[in-house]
Amino acid sequence: MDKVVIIGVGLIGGSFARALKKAGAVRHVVGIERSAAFAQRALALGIVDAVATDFAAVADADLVLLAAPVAQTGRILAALAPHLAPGTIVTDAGSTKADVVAAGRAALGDKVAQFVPGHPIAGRETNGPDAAIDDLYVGKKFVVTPLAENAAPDIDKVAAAWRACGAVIHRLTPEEHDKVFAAVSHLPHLLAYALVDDIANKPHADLLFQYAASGFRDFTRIAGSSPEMWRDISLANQAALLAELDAYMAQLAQLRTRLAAGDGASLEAVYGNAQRARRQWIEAIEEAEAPPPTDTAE
Ligand SMILES: NC(=O)C1=CN([C@@H]2O[C@H](COP(=O)(O)OP(=O)(O)OC[C@H]3O[C@@H](n4cnc5c(N)ncnc54)[C@H](O)[C@@H]3O)[C@@H](O)[C@H]2O)C=CC1
Ligand SMILES: O=C(O)C(=O)Cc1ccc(O)cc1
Repeated sequence: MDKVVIIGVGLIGGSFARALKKAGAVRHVVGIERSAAFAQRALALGIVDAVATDFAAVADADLVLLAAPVAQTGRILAALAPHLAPGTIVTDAGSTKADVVAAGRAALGDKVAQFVPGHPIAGRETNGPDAAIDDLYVGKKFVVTPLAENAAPDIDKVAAAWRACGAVIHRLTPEEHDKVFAAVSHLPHLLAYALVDDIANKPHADLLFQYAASGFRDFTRIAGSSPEMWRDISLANQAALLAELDAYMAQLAQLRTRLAAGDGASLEAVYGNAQRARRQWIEAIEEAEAPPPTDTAE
């Protein structure tokens, strides 16, 4: 690609830029940022080659990536729509998809076919351009949730860009996507924030944190994530997240009953089932993400 524009040059947009550059897949990367300080930082780190303050910068781009919190999607697409030339494809990295698709339809109108929504299933709890790394997406999934209006070559173009970053391409509908990620990503983030907030609000919080060990650290790592980003995700996927939260609260209520009854056997059965399921999941994910075996044949 000759020119890629990244809107929101933080962890996800910055890592995309770095990975494309490492792969030699882009000549020129332009960043558009809400934060002037982050824009300058991305420039200083060599993540972007130039910074633009005007959405006219998308006019001659091959690809535009939206990588700002999902509630920004509508206003960003509306601002860039007048400058969008027929040859430019717009994609996004938002953690929710039904709201992003709706915002895309409302903002882009008859240019909506140029918008190919997606979600890289890779990230971490650190934010901003300093967190961006060139191998974030290696071996990780990129889920594309195409619109009926998208042309196959445009979907392929977005998939090829993520493949160049090392990602493996998957395809879901926006609704399937949002149900899946409510369960395995959005709910765990809510739980981690809730646990740390609960402990932090106790009068003896200092004492508790002093003795919290690696299990607490592992369980709550994702509570170090951006509150703005997770506010937006929670509200954007409210219905699916509420359904998962209700199911989880029913599980907790059942565990509470078993604990109160001193029913060790049934507690152990739940813990054992979870341990087996987690082992199988870790084995499967490690196999799927392992680098391909090197050919040792002489
Ligand atoms: N953090 C993660 O692990 C993952 C995040 N995502 C999604 O990627 C997107 C970006 O997340 P991160 O890179 O982690 O966040 P981040 O906070 O590192 O970067 C977001 C950047 O967008 C900028 N921004 C905010 N509003 C803007 C606007 N209106 N115009 C231009 N720039 C704007 C911010 O200043 C910030 O630099 C979010 O939609 C998030 O849901 C997707 C996969 C993983
Ligand atoms: O920090 C972690 O482990 C994550 O879970 C990263 C993450 C956050 C948001 C996404 O939409 C996808 C991946």
